[in-house]
Amino acid sequence: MQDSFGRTINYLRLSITDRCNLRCLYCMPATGITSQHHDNILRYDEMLRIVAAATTLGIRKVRITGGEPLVRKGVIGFLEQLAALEGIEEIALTTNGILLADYAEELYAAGVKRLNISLDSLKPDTFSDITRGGDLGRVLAGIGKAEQVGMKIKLNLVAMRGVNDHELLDFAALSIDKPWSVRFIEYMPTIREQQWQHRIISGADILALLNQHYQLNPLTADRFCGPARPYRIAGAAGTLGIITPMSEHFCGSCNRIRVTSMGQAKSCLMSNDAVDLRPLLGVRQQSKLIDALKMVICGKPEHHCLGSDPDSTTPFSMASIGG
Ligand SMILES: Nc1nc2c(ncn2[C@@H]2O[C@H](COP(=O)(O)OP(=O)(O)OP(=O)(O)O)[C@@H](O)[C@H]2O)c(=O)[nH]1
Ligand SMILES: C[S@@+](CC[C@H](N)C(=O)[O-])C[C@H]1O[C@@H](n2cnc3c(N)ncnc32)[C@H](O)[C@@H]1O
Ligand code: SF4
Ligand code: SF4
Repeated sequence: MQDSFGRTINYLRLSITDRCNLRCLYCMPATGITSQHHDNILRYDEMLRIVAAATTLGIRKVRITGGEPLVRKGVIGFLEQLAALEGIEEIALTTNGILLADYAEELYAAGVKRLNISLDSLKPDTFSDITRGGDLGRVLAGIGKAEQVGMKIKLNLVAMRGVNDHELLDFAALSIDKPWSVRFIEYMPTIREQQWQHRIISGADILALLNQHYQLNPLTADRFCGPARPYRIAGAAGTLGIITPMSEHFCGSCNRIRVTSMGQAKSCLMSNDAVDLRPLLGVRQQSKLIDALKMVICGKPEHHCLGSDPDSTTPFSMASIGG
């Protein structure tokens, strides 16, 4: 279905948990984040009902996210049921990779052929600092396993001045031998940490740095690029992508809505508005559920204003929505 600005909405980002086994400094404040009680989190059958309703409006791709989606029990069985829903053409998952070595095989068998893995440093100490205690070795083992089972891999790194900016070239170099898509994401000030302006490295600056060291060839964006502008280092097996939600937002081609693990449907990541789907999840309420999702799509804003007017968005943790 089209929204009121003529954008076709065919992609649902579904967060299945707000819990996470990491505490990334750009995603969560150091303290004050408490997980929701289990009773407040949608059951899998309720999530399936929402996705089934969304398919009647043209949703064809579902990305499972979180919190960390792999910490939720029963995730594989849920994915199998999701893959069996009529109308769903693609299921993807975004993960921090900590539990990936255990799950890669089952994920692939359940229908997840594409994986986005968040990895913000290739140095164990820096990785541990960014994630507040995470073990880089586990993520690398997870990536190795995902590769072995045949998954298509995208690596997401949030570029942050003074944190991992000295590693950007190392990340780019990964794409030379590996058929991965390595994506550089502009930091978004969602938790409004102090001096967030200082953290942001613009996509243009990232590109300028990469161009100084490599011959980058722009590629034509295809349906698998999502919000990233794609490039390839001459002769490389993989690609690079620049995602610029702040300096050059991609809202004009936005194709997505979101549903949080608490059943809040959001038309835009940065919008404070949400529609509570929980009262509409009864077996006989599918038409009401569809109407509510229609309303969400129709109410989608033209673009976010986080760069020009940070106060237009109340601070939030991406883990509560799914990024
Ligand atoms: N502002 C904004 N940022 C987004 C949006 N979707 C994803 N992002 C950010 O882009 C980064 C990559 O997100 P992913 O979960 O890998 O999803 P994606 O890039 O849409 O994935 P593909 O389906 O592979 O294109 C994360 O930092 C997200 O928070 C969006 O709609 N708006
Ligand atoms: C909220 S996480 C959920 C999935 C999983 N836990 C993970 O980290 O991949 C989804 C995405 O949001 C991104 N993200 C979180 N906070 C961000 C921020 N402030 N700026 C840019 N991206 C952010 C993460 O890097 C990750 O790629
Ligand atoms: S970015 Fe992902 S892994 Fe990091 S704290 Fe947020 S939800 Fe957890
Ligand atoms: S900020 Fe909102 S409108 Fe812009 S791309 Fe993200 S979800 Fe879409």
